[in-house]
Amino acid sequence: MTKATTDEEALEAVRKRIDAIDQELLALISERARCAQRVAHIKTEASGHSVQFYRPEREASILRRIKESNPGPLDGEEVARLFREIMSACLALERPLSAAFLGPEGTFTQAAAIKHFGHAVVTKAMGAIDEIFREVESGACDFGVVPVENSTEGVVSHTLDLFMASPLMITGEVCLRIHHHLLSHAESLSAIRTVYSHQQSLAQCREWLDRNLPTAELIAVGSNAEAARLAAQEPEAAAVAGAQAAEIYGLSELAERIEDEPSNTTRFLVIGKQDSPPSGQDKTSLLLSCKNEAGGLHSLLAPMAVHGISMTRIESRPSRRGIWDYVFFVDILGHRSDPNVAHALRNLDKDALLFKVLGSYPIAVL
Ligand SMILES: O=C(O)C(=O)C[C@]1(C(=O)O)C=C[C@@H](O)C=C1
Repeated sequence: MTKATTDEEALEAVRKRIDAIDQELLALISERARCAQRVAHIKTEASGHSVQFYRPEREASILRRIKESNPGPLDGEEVARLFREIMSACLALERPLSAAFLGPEGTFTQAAAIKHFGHAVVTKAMGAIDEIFREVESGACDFGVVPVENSTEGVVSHTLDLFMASPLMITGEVCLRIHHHLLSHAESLSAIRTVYSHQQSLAQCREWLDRNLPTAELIAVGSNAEAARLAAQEPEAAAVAGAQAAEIYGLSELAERIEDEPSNTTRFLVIGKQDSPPSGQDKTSLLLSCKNEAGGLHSLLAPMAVHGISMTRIESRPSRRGIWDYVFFVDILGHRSDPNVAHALRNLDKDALLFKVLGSYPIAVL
């Protein structure tokens, strides 16, 4: 027998095994989907109209378990992503979810929504961040996804400001690695006269743009996807945007990964009418203000230290209400129902001029 024949036979044997495994997987996935249908039935019987099909804490603990018990050779993130999609499809059988995002189609916010909920979520493009809040408040969408901070450019202050007046709660967080590309119909960099992008993305690629397109006019627009749409109409224009926008608007990548900071990451928040029950590894976001006096903030935050709570972020914003100069957005580790967190929050509530729990939610798994 020649070597080619034995190789072919070996290949055929492994493929047969793969086919058999796929059939087993299919049978197991179908059985899992039927279990999700039973869960939906039990939930409906138990709670009637106010039933919560989507359970962020359950999803987070399933994904964590999968990552921890993953035997390889597939990477933990990769395996979790597969299970993310299986759960997304199972949930859609119970009831399809809708999520409003900062449009148009192809933005990083849409990518964040899909990363968090999986591809079975029905995404709805909105023109501005405040419209996302309104869409969820009115009940037209179940959830919204809004950008809150970028590792290079800092906080998205407009999002924080909207939390001051909104009754919505934070039910999840998503962290997305952001890779920016220079997208255009032009053949070369020398043809580019104008670059469109969102102001944050222009800032995240400032050094690259200064070095490679020093004479191009940089124009800030509402979103990266809008920039790609405009660049698709002008032969001498380019957009700084993600790969999804290139696909949607039919542009080529003239230069890839042009962000100045290779670990450039944006954190998004998922907003809804309720926050999440405890998942075992949670965060709580707070809105606080204190008396404008020496040591005011220090004594306001003292209960955190007393109860051994880690603060992962603090951001200040002008209050816009006159009586408080500043409000503080604070993230802490733990769920608001954990005994030490609950204790600290009771003390904070007594001492703060303004105290609002924006929500407790699972720490991002993916
Ligand atoms: O456990 C539940 O409550 C389910 O609805 C099942 C399931 C799943 O597929 O595992 C689906 C949707 C929920 O968001 C969480 C988990």
